[in-house]
Amino acid sequence: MGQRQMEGNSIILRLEMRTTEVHFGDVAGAIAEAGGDIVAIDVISASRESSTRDLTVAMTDAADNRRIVEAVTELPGVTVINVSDRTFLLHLGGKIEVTPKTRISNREDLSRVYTPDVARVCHAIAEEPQKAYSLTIKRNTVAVVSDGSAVLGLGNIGPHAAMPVMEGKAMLFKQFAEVDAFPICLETQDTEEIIRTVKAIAPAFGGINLEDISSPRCFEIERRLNEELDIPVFHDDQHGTAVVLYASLISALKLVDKQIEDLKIVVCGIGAAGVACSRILLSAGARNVIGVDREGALVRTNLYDNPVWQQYAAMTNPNMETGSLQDVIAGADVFIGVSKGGVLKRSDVEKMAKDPIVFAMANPVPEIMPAEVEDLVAVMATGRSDYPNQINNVLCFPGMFRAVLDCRATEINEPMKLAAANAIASVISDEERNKFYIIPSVFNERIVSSIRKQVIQAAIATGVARRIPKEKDFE
Ligand SMILES: NC(=O)c1ccc[n+]([C@@H]2O[C@H](COP(=O)([O-])OP(=O)(O)OC[C@H]3O[C@@H](n4cnc5c(N)ncnc54)[C@H](O)[C@@H]3O)[C@@H](O)[C@H]2O)c1
Ligand SMILES: O=C(O)C[C@H](O)C(=O)O
Ligand SMILES: [Mg+2]
Repeated sequence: MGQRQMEGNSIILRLEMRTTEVHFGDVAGAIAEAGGDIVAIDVISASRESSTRDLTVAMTDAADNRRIVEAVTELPGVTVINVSDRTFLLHLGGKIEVTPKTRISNREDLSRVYTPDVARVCHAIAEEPQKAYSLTIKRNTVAVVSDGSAVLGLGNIGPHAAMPVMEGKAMLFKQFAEVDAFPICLETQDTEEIIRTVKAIAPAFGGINLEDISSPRCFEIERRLNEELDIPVFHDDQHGTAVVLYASLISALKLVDKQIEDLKIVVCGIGAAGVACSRILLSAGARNVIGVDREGALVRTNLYDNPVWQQYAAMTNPNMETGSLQDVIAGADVFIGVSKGGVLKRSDVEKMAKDPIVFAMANPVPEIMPAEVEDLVAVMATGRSDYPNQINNVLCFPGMFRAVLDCRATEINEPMKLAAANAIASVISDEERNKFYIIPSVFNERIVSSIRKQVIQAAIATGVARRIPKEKDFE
């Protein structure tokens, strides 16, 4: 188990212990027996009669939380004053804030940043709208827009519950790529209303990152917004995921010495991410991609209500394999899961071809946990940060938007996505690559600069860059 998972599942217990009734060893013993591991102790106050301490306790799984609190509560001489969950503490009051770049210290500053002098700046932009890029936040700001309909793998949990994820994306944008991102969760799941609303808020932004909008509505929303807006619109769950998935496959195939054209690839979950992952693999040369959703393998001879599935079936599954995931997984070289936690079983992986590659990317619970198939797989990856090989769109979206903001791209096209995938894959050298390190960590400082450079070059080459950054790479 990774250190970060331990931290993710830790709680802080504030306990008052009466010296005559209980020894600290009894408390530590009770916590250990209940599955906890004391990783830090802070003495808050101490007297001859009692002491109050904060114990940071790491747990092997979240269910232990209650057991640990119960075990401590039952001890004579111990009063539980407070229990805090570190994850919830990090969310108190939200995770981001707006910070002005300069301070208004006097009346003169006030009249410059605000009325009356601000009016001259407004006039300048009204006369020449492109000046919005130099005189407002537009050139460095992205809207992260969700309707809360497909949040991680949690489903349709609505816009309020989606906010923590969107705030998290905004943090990642800023920390990794210096992009200012704003979380916007909409109280509508109507396609036309979402399109109208995003168009209406677009003036403030240099790009739109659509997030966690369920399929098939996400396809129409992205297509229409791309047609109707002159700033890039990028559905992260589709293209961010596809870019990182392809980068990971480039790397994994080098380890097993297989070629993409020869692979049987099963993609489970033909929603936003599944469609985009399949498309990028087909454009990279894959010939045998089989999509599976709840009703089983998608086959072109079937009729589907979802028009995207009809198109999908027409371009995949050349051997018309039918049946459930358990049927079509036989002989597969690669499993790509973008569906729901726990849908892949060890017995399925046992049926795969030699040196199977399993990318179980559902969040927060993958299609199969790495520990279940460690001994069977050649390469295993998940979407989580607490296991090796994190295939997560966070490896793409900060660098991708850094690039398109810097070159003021009008769109993000296929060559730019392939450039981003190659840029990510190129961060790991052949010497470094191994089954637990096929994809760089999100903390690898070369990722954003590598994506930025290659995506800007692709944007210039395909004629969608409106500005050429003044660096020798792009001259
Ligand atoms: N690791 C990453 O970077 C990453 C990126 C995007 C999405 N995801 C994960 O992928 C999953 C799907 O995301 P999405 O945005 O494509 O959602 P989506 O709602 O657009 O698509 C999910 C699809 O999975 C299908 N599905 C659900 N249960 C299934 C099952 N038991 N068997 C087969 N198919 C099933 C649904 O019918 C749907 O078509 C989520 O868990 C999400 O967290 C991970
Ligand atoms: O948010 C993530 O961690 C990745 C992805 O966007 C998802 O929806 O699962
Ligand atoms: Mg998402």
